[in-house]
Amino acid sequence: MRYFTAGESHGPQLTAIIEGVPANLSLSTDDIDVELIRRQKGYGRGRRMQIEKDRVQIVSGVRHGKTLGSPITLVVENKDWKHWTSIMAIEPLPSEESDEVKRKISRPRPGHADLAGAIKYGHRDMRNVLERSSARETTIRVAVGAVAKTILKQCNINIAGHVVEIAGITAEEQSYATLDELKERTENSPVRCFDVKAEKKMMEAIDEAKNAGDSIGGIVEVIVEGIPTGLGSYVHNDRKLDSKIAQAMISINAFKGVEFGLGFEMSKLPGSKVHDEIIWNKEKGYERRTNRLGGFEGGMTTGMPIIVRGVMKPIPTLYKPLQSVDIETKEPYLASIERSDSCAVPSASVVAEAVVAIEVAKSILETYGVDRMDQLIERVEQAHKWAKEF
Ligand SMILES: Cc1cc2nc3c(=O)[nH]c(=O)nc-3n(C[C@H](O)[C@H](O)[C@H](O)COP(=O)(O)O)c2cc1C
Ligand SMILES: C=C(O[C@@H]1CC(C(=O)O)=C[C@@H](OP(=O)(O)O)[C@H]1O)C(=O)O
Repeated sequence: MRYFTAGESHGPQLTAIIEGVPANLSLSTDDIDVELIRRQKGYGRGRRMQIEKDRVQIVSGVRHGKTLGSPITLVVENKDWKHWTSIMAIEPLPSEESDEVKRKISRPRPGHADLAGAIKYGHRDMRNVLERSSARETTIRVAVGAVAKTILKQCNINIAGHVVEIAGITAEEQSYATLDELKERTENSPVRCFDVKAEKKMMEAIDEAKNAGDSIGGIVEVIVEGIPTGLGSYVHNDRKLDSKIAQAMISINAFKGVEFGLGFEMSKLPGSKVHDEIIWNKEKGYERRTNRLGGFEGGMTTGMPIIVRGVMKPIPTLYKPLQSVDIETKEPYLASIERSDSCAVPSASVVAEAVVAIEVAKSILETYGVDRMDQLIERVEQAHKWAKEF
């Protein structure tokens, strides 16, 4: 399975083409919309989220509710486009264009893609950079992730994402009986955190940052359960699944670090407190006493849940802007102020879930090389049986 996305933040629409989804998967717009709605929620977002009502159109690859095996095209409209039709016009504008349309963005925001992107592509109007570097693109990635999640669900692979930290406020309560319980508790939280005490403090921190014209970041975690042993491979560096997941996490706008299991804590601990002891019983086969490595050894899944975390830096656009330079005059100026979120960590936890789902779905499809969903379900079941009886 592979995919591309296209579309500018304030253009007419976002588009994705996904190739390699097996035939005969039940797929509806509802399966995708539910994920788009989850991404739009989340305390700390700016006014744009009140304008958008993200809903998908499936325009190819599905007939009567089932995938055909042919490329699937997904489209999500930008409702905000109607306010930007001249600014974002594809055809050259007539000469009597308004001042607003002519106004170029020439004061790059520190932390955003503006200056490096302008130098790279030779754009003197940095709108040409921000339109595509914007995390608006994560909308359509979440739509692709929803397709991946639908595939995984059929294979009894369960995935959940949640917020573990915002602005240094950490969820103390980390235990949950089942992934479904974690999901339920997280879904009801405005910051997608299931520790209610931390949730309150996180919301206060977001309010404080917003009132101060500042922004904050945090840490999200994604857990995948029901995964077969041996996805990915140690035999060549570009086949390691943990490295693909790490790349996918870092590709989310503003993500700066990633860790598995105990992650960076491992540097402080001896091997005896890091490696997961192997046990065996007749019912389940091989198991681990712990899952401190987050489900990976040698770039392969161990059969234990995948546990991956990513850190998101604070949003770069500040209502109290940092110093910058106007690229036309070279004079020092404060950076441009665009409408902005003050914290997008809760939304980003939904994006993280999507990108991990995509990598896991890609990996099972690559490993089991199938054309149809019934074959995939059977191969995944066989893989579990093989590992258990090994
Ligand atoms: C869901 C989400 C929403 C975001 N919202 C904003 C925003 O409103 N304003 C902003 O400046 N950056 C926002 N960002 C972050 C920027 O898109 C990101 O910092 C920028 O593309 C530069 O890329 P980098 O931070 O990965 O280097 C958001 C990121 C995500 C994941
Ligand atoms: C549009 C989304 O996020 C946007 C991501 C973003 C950025 O710079 O990354 C900037 C803001 O865009 P705007 O300037 O239009 O308000 C966010 O709203 C979205 O998540 O759907």
